Amino acid sequence: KKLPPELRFCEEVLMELRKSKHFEFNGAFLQPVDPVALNIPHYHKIIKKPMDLGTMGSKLQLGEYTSAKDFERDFELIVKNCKTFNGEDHIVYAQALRLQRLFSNEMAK
Ligand SMILES: Cc1ccc(Nc2c(-c3ccc(O)cc3)nc3c(C)cccn23)cc1
Repeated sequence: KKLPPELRFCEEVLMELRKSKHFEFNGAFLQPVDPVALNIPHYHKIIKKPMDLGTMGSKLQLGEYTSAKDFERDFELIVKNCKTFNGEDHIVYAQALRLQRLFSNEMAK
């Protein structure tokens, strides 16, 4: 199913964020946080609305976003969850901030 232009642009932004050339800071956000793998069984007690770049890609393809704003809200959720769970001093939150800067730059193109 063809996406409207606004969401096709979002698809391009997502493709860029997921590129392996950004491996230094996108790795933790490519797929849903795995509480078992990371040994953080309490994760879903703290984070009620998990989000990740993979899920955003699926939602895009399934037509679950109605606008770029909708898409942006889910990205902000990734960063907010990361800050809430990891805290501001954690290296993974620093990675989230680098991802957010890349996101903002790509969305502004
Ligand atoms: C004991 C402990 C403490 C912190 C973490 N954070 C963390 C997260 C994470 C990302 C987003 C998010 O909303 C929550 C957590 N992803 C990782 C990865 C990929 C490697 C190492 C740590 N990571 C893991 C285990």
